Order: sequence, then structure tokens, then C-alpha cells
Amino acid sequence: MTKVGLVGWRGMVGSVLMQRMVEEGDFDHIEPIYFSTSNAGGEAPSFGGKQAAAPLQDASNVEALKACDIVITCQGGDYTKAVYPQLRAAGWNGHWIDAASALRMADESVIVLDPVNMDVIKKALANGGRDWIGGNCTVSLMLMGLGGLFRHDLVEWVSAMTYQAASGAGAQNMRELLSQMGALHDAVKAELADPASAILDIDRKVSETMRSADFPVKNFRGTALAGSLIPWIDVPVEHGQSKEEWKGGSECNKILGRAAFRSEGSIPIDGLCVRIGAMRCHSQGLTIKLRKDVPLDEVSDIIASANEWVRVVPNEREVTERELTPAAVTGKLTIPVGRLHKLAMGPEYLGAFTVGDQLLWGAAEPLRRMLRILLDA
Ligand SMILES: NC(=O)C1=CN([C@@H]2O[C@H](COP(=O)(O)OP(=O)(O)OC[C@H]3O[C@@H](n4cnc5c(N)ncnc54)[C@H](OP(=O)(O)O)[C@@H]3O)[C@@H](O)[C@H]2O)C=CC1
Ligand SMILES: N[C@@H](CC(=O)OP(=O)(O)O)C(=O)O
Repeated sequence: MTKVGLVGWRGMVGSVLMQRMVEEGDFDHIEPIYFSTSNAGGEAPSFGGKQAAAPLQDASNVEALKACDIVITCQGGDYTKAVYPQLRAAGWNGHWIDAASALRMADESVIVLDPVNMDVIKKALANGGRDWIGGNCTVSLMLMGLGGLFRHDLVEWVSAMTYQAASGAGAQNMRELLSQMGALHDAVKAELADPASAILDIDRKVSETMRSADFPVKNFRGTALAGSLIPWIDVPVEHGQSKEEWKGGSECNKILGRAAFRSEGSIPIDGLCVRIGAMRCHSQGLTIKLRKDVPLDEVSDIIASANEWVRVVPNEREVTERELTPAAVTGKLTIPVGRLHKLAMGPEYLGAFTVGDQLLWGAAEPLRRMLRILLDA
């Protein structure tokens, strides 16, 4: 049976991956070997009702990793940068499946999102490809929603304005968001219980609390997210972009197998990435310049038929409020796309809004599916 090394399985992304692998019966097809960066020799877990043959292995032990046919890691970029080069240098020819961004733009890597780029994956497999990297969550979720328009080569450019959840910043940030919400509520609890209290007094107290020295903001780099937002994600790069915004253009074009971002033949994709107080769903408001005036019902059919997870939500108030929100989508694989309408700029300008769970299609699911593609190859 194929030996699969699992690194980062107890982290947030790794836990979602384990949950999905159990749900899909993936453990029936593999011999799992669990690794740890902190507890080598400890007891290995038994996901999918399958007991691992050995205790937890040391995740930095190249010899132990070499015994695996496939390694899947959700441990993070620092781990990848430290271990991957040593493993390849030691002559390991296995398949490396990785959630981290470290290897995404390397020539040898494919950014995997098989409902969108199975052709790119198959070509790389036929050419001996060995490095399969999950895309940035915002990018993968946008392509899961709009994949049909790209497949029909209808997109001249896209501007994506994002509304990204706390989970994208990590588990500690999700906790801190909730602590911030709790602190704000605590500050005005008495006033909220009194229907006669003045709303502007409540608002003033909330603002004071948000700006106070003891408001919990360590993980969000000193900034309030609850009751506010943060219009910057990740480090600055060139052209005034944040790295998260740069990934939109660079990774989308690579996933689609097109020319490098900003070079001839690539599709311009750019916008502003914003952190908001959602838990684990990223949303995006999209302006799409189509190559021609395509009727809205055709646009809708093309989007809806691209894959089995995308759902077009009619551009109507009630259904949008019910189905096109992080609260509705969280924990689900469905990718709703709605607010579809032609914008005032002209008939080639399409407005759209999409929501997706950034730990499922945004992180774990493309990796899990790549494992199955390799097992079935
Ligand atoms: N968060 C996200 O939205 C996305 C993240 N990624 C990538 O995945 C990587 C991992 O992200 P994420 O899952 O959020 O990271 P986590 O911090 O949740 O987990 C990373 C590792 O931390 C160690 N760890 C230490 N303490 C704990 C604890 N109390 N509970 C669980 N694990 C603990 C575990 O390693 P050990 O068991 O060896 O001690 C674990 O594998 C990121 O660095 C990024 O590269 C990719 C897409 C999206
Ligand atoms: N940066 C993303 C999460 C993430 O981990 O992205 P990447 O896989 O590209 O490092 C966010 O904050 O929402």
C-alpha cells in the first residue's frame, strides 16, 4: 500500500484535511505515517479507524521521510524551506503535496486545483512532476467560483475586492477576534440590557474600548478587527500591492497555465485584500471585464456548469441574504456565486460576489484531491 507521510496533521489546516480524508475514506487506500515537529516518539493518532504502524516520527528526519512514497504537509512555509531541499538532495523521488506558499511559484511546482486545472496537473504528471502545491485560499476560491468564465476564455481582466476571514491569519487570530467581540460586548452589557440607554453612549464606549491599551490586539499586530476591518494582508511587495494581492495575479495565471502575471498573454487580476471579522469564510466582490457582451443568462449557465460545487445564487435580495454569506457557507464545500449583473460601465462589465470556506477549498480540499489523483494514477 502507498506509504503517505502526514506532517502538520494536528494544526488548523491539517485537522480539516484529516476530517475530509476520514469523510472520503481516503485512509482505506494508504498506509499513513504520522510526523511531528514537537513530539517525535509520541503516540500516533488513528484517523479513519486505521492505527499507524509506528509512533510519531521526527518531521525533520530526512531518512524517515524518505521511506514515504508521498508526503503531505500542512506544517507551514518555514518547515517546507528547511526540509524539502534536504529531502530532494538526499535523492528522494516521492510526491510532495504542500499547503504552504513557499514552493508555489517554483518552475517544478504545479499549483493544484483539479476542478479548474486538471489539464495542467495531467500534463505535469506525464512529464514526471513531483511537487503539488495548494494555492492561496482567496485565489482558489475565486477560481472555483469563476472557473467557467476562464475556461471559455471570456475574461479580459478581473478586479477582486476581498473580505477575508480571521482564520486566514491563523488559529490564534480566530481566538483573538472572539476575545475582541467579547470585550466590546462586556463594555456595554449594562447599557444593552436597558432599552432606554442612548445608542451614541453605547457607540462611544465601544470606540473607547477598541482603542484602549488593554484591548486584545497582539495577534492582529495592534489593530482592532471586531467592529472594524484591516485593509492590508501580509507583507508589502512592489507596485503598492500587499503580497496577498500579488498572489491574486501571479497564482491565478499559473493555475490556469497562462503566461506569468504582468507578461504578455497573462490575465490582469488585481484588487484590494481586506481582513474582516468573519471566522473562516473568505468573500470577494468582483468586477470582471468580459472579452465581449455575453447575455447574463449565458454567463450564469457557464458559471454554474463549471464544476459540481459552484452554485449560482439569483440576484435577488432574500436568497442573497440567506445563501451568499459566510454564516451560510462556513463548513461547506459549496461555492455560491451571486449578485451577477451587468455594471453601469457597459455591457462587458460584470459584477459578482462569491463566498467560500477558506479551510476547505481554500486549503485542505485541493491537497486531499491531489492525493487521490496520485493514488488513482
Ligand atoms: N491558515 C490558513 O488559512 C492557511 C494556511 N496554509 C498553510 O498551512 C500552514 C499551517 O497553517 P495552520 O494550520 O493555520 O497552522 P497551525 O498553527 O494551526 O498548525 C501548525 C503546526 O503547529 C504545531 N502546533 C503547536 N501547537 C499546536 C496546538 N496547540 N494545536 C495544533 N497544532 C499545534 C503543530 O505541529 P506539530 O504537531 O509538529 O507540533 C501544527 O502542525 C500555514 O503556515 C500555511 O503555510 C495554507 C492555506 C491556508
Ligand atoms: N494569507 C491568507 C492565508 C494563507 O495562508 O495564505 P497562503 O496559503 O497564500 O500563505 C489569508 O490571510 O487569508
